[in-house]
Amino acid sequence: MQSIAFLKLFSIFTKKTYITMASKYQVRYASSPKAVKLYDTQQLREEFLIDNLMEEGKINFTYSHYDRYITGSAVPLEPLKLETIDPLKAQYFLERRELGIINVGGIGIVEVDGAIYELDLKDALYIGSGNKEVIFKSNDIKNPAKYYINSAPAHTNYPTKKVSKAEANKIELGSLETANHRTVNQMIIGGIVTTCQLQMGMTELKTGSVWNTMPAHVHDRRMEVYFYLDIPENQAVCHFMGEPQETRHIWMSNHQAVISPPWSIHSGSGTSNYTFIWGMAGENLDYGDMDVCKITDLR
Ligand SMILES: O=C(O)C(=O)C[C@H](O)C(=O)CO
Ligand SMILES: [Zn+2]
Repeated sequence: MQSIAFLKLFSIFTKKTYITMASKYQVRYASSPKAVKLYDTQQLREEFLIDNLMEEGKINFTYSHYDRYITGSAVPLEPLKLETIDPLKAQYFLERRELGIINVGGIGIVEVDGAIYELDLKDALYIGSGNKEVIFKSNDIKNPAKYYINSAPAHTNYPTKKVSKAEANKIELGSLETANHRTVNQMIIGGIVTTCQLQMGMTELKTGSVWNTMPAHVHDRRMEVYFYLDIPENQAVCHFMGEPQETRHIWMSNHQAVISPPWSIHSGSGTSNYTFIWGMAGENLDYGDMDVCKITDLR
């Protein structure tokens, strides 16, 4: 009990919200599986749930110390400029970083050092490091663009590239019989886009299927973030995390994201079908490098 009280107190002091001109950011430190074993519901949510996304007129970021991965969103009612944030200690956001964007709202334009990319619903954009000015715009503020953003440290510049959903690598997984029939759309991935360490894509569950990433897996070489969307009103997704024999759950609403440490499974079951965007970075760019867990061994 004493250690739980200590961890609660610790998290109050470690979770901070900072505000820059147009963007807000939070910093989350990494937690060991031993510490997480003792977390209660509130602490789990404070450390891993990202619930400030898609705020109208704002850019919001969460900087995680797992692989220094940033998760965020931009919802422009008027043009929003990507500004650097203090933890980067950089002149501009992409000085040593690369960025992936998937639009989950109305049509919009992302301007990258003067070049214009129009993003429709579920189009992706990769922006390489070294680009100084990124501006997010909506074509119609009554139906604004909703840019979901992931970013990882980058050692070199690779070309900026748009990837539409039609151009994604499509992988069909699961079946209706096991309630996990889904299409994985690999979008920002080797073969389509060259990146330093970022990979992103979008998985859509078929009607009647509710389980994502089952059988579950871990990949100790990469952390991952899941962002849930297309969850119908009054429905929810129960996201599972933790070591395979020590799992915990976090109930997720539409447009919330959850951080998965490298040692954790990341899988979910919904009260209806839904979509999620996955993004990851770390030691390698090998999507298939994962240790799959036997379903009956999960605890
Ligand atoms: O439904 C799935 O299975 C996924 O989409 C898995 C993710 O792509 C993933 O976790 C990649 O590591
Ligand atoms: Zn994974």
